[in-house]
Amino acid sequence: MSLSFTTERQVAVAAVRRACGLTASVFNKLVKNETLTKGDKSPVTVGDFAAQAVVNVMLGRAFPGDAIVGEEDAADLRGEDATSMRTRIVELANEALAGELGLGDMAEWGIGPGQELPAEALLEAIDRGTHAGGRTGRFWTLDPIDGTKGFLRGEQYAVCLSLIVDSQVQLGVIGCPNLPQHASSPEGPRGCLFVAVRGQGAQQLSLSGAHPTPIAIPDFAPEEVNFLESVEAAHSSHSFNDAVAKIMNVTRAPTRMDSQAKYCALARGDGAVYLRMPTGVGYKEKIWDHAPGSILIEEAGGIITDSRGQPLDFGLGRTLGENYGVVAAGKSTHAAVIDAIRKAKEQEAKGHM
Ligand SMILES: Nc1ncnc2c1ncn2[C@@H]1O[C@H](COP(=O)(O)O)[C@@H](O)[C@H]1OP(=O)(O)O
Ligand SMILES: [Mg+2]
Ligand SMILES: [Mg+2]
Ligand SMILES: [Mg+2]
Repeated sequence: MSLSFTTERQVAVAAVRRACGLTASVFNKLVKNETLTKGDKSPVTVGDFAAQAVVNVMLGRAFPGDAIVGEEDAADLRGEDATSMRTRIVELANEALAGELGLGDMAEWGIGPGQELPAEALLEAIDRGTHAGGRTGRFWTLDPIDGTKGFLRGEQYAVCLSLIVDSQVQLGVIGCPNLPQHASSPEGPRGCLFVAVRGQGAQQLSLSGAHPTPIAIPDFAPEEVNFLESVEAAHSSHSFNDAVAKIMNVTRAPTRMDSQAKYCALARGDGAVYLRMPTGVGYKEKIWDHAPGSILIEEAGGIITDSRGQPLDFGLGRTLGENYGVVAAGKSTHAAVIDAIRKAKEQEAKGHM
C-alpha cells in the first residue's frame, strides 16, 4: 500500500465535490416533507441521504474492499410512507453521479448516460456506511452533511470524509459550500474544500478541487486570541467556554459556526481555539464528526486533544468513547487552553461558575 494516498486523495476530493454540489442544489429546493427527525431528535434531510449514497457509490467503485463508517442508514427510507423521499433521493444521487467530471475525477467512479442506479442499489450504498469501526484495519468515515441544523438555516455545514488505517487518521477532506473563501471578505465568494494527508500538510482548494493553497495555523498574540464554538448550545457548553476564555483574558467575542467548518476556520487562522465541551452526560462524540478535522488541524501545525490533553482515540468504534470534549489550537496556544480548562473545572467544582 502506498503511503502517499494519491488515489485515495483524488477519489475523496471528487466524492466530496459531487456531494457538495448536491447539497448546495438541494438547499434551494428543500420542502417540508423532505426532512425527518431521527431517534436522537436530530434532523436529517434528503440531502444527507443522497450525499451519503453518492460518496459511498464512488468509494465502492474505487476501493471495493474498503469499509465505511457513515452517519446515516437507510432503514427509515424503505417503508411505503417514505416513497416520496426515496424518489427524491434517487433523483438527486443519480444527478450528482452523472454530473460533469471535476478535476482528477474519473468517469468510472460515477455513472454514464443511461446508467442511473435504481433505488435499491442506492439504499444499499447508504447502508454500506454501517461499519462498526475499531482498532485495526482500514475504513472511511463519512458525515454527508455535518451541521444539518446549520444547513437548514442556510449557514455553515460541511461534507466530511476521512480515511483511517489502524486507528490513525491518514487523510481528511472537508467541503464547506457556504464558507467564505477568505475570512477577510465575509461577503465575498463562498465555497471551499480542505484537504490534509498525513505528512503532506494541509491545503485549501476551490470547490472544484483546483488551486490548492497550503494553510497553517499562525501564532496568535494573547490579545488576538478568539474562540470558535458551536451555534447550538445543546452541542457544546457556551458557559464553560466563557469561563475558560475569561481565565485566558480573552477579550474578543467567540465566533459561532456549525459543523467541522470550525476546524477549517482554525486551520487557516480565522480563529485561535476550537473548544467543544460536553453539555451534560450521555452524548458520545462520533468519529465522523472529528476525524477529518483532526488531521486538518495536525497537518496545519496544530494540536488536537480532549480537555485533559489526551489524544482522541479513533479506534474505539463509531464513537470517541467517554466524552471529555475536544480542544484544538495552534501549538503555542493549546497548552494555555488545557491549563485554563483545569482552572475552570476547579472553579466549577467550588461552585464559582
Ligand atoms: N447532543 C449533541 N451534542 C453534541 N453534538 C451533537 C449533538 N447532537 C448532534 N450533534 C452533532 O454535533 C455536530 C454539529 O455540532 P456543531 O455544529 O455544534 O459543531 C454534528 O455532527 C451534529 O450532528 P449532525 O452531523 O447530524 O449535524
Ligand atoms: Mg445528523
Ligand atoms: Mg456531524
Ligand atoms: Mg451529519
